Formats: sequence, C-alpha cells, structure tokens
Amino acid sequence: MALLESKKDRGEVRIHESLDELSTDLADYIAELSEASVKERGVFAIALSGGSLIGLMRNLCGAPYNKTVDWSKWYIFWADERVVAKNHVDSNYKLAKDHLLSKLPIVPSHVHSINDSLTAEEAANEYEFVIRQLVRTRVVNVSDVSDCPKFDLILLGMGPDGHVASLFPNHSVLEEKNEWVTFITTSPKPPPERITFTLPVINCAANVAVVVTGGGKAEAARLAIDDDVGPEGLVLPARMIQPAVGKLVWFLDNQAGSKLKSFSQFSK
Ligand SMILES: O=C(O)[C@H](O)[C@@H](O)[C@H](O)[C@H](O)COP(=O)(O)O
Repeated sequence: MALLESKKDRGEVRIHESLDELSTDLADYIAELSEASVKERGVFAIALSGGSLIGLMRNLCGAPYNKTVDWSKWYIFWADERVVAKNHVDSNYKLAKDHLLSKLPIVPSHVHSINDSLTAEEAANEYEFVIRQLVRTRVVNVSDVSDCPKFDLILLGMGPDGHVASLFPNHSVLEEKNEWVTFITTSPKPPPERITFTLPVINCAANVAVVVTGGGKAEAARLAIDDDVGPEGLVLPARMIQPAVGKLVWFLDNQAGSKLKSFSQFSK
C-alpha cells in the first residue's frame, strides 16, 4: 500500500498503487468486517452500490474468501438502485448478481433487492418498509443514537461530481432527515429514476467505505477528503459522509489520490 493515513474527521485514507492492490485490500477489509460482525451479531448486513465498485470486489469470489467467509450469514442490500427492471443492463442488482452474487453461496432469501414493478416513490417506500422489518428482528442492527438502521457495512462509489449512492450535488434529497430510503426522478447520471439511502442512514452505519479510482475523480476526492477546502467542498455529497459513531475508510488508487495534500508530501 502506498499510503495509509488517518484524518481527524474524514476517516482513514488508503491509497493503492494499482487496482489489483486495491481489490486485494478491499476484499480483506470486507472479509474482516464480516468475521467480526458474524462473531458479534451472528449476521453481516452489507449494502452495495453500483458502478466500478462491484468489479473491484472480485477477489471475494476466489481463494481464500470462498472458503473462509461465512456466506450463509450475509444479508445483501443496495445503498442505491436505478428504477429499471432487474434484468436491465442498468440495474445495480443485475450488475452485482452477474459479477458477484452468482459466484458466492449467498442464501437467495437474504438478497434484498428493490421491487422493480413499482414507481420510484413506491419502490423507495417498500424498500424502507422491508428494512424496518429487518431492524425489528435485528437482521439489520439499530443505531445507538437514533432509530436508524445500523448496517454493518455500506459500500459506496463516488462520481467525478462528488455524488455517492444517488445523492447528487445540490439536490434536495441531501436535506432528507426523516426517510431512510428516498427516490429521485432527475438524476444527472442516467438513468434518471433512482432510489437511495439517505444521509442519516449512511451516517448511522457501523462502517462506510468509499471506493474511488481514476484521475477523473482526483479533484472530487480532494474536495471530499482534504482539510480547508472551502465552500466548494462543503456542498459535496461525499464530504457529507460523516458517520456519527461508525468508521469511514476511503479506498483510492494513485490517480484518484493524486490531488490530496498528503499524496504530494508522500511522493516528494
Ligand atoms: O448506481 C449508481 O450509479 C451508483 O451507485 C453510483 O453512486 C456509483 O457508485 C458512482 O456513480 C460511481 O460509479 P463508478 O465507480 O462507476 O464511477
């Protein structure tokens, strides 16, 4: 690993020299959290996003994890989903199923994807209802500070505009304080209709990891992570990821990390 740094409010930053190195570290990190959570609670409730993240989780499908991880205890959720049919090429469920879930012995009834026969609003409401039931039975833990769900791990990607999940810059969805899952119909990244976890849910998770690769995201990564970035940074959804009690870890490659202050110090 090129650089590992802990920042006061911005969590732990891990910068990797290659995508292979990042994938190896990410798989290790997820496997360790799974083990700890299964030991403590008997289950592991993990929320996925779409995008390049899923491909970067590929090492989980091979040795040693295929044997060492207790897959029967995994419960899968989505931090955000595009409102399209589950077999549509844009579906985050399809992406995860094709590249990850179909290769792992996860119990089918533990996979909580959204209902693709509903409108965005209905799908968001129903997904929140499903999560409420699972919080009641503690398949999903409950926050220590509010009635919010406390996912064991929420995995996020970040766009070049600093969006995470389907929380886009300057969108009113960033102000949502009451709903756990909400919807948007005007996503600047297609497709336009999406459902998404809200900031309070993301910030109540026990662990949040943001996986960011490529030079096109270097400026957004700087604004999301570095100190003293000014007002431009403060409005970035990725900067609003501030777990109240949980732990935040950034997984970057060299290119995405290239504009961070600590990166230039490191590479001198
Ligand atoms: O459904 C989505 O579009 C995602 O969940 C979204 O938040 C994604 O994670 C980022 O846009 C990063 O995507 P890339 O890693 O592919 O750039």
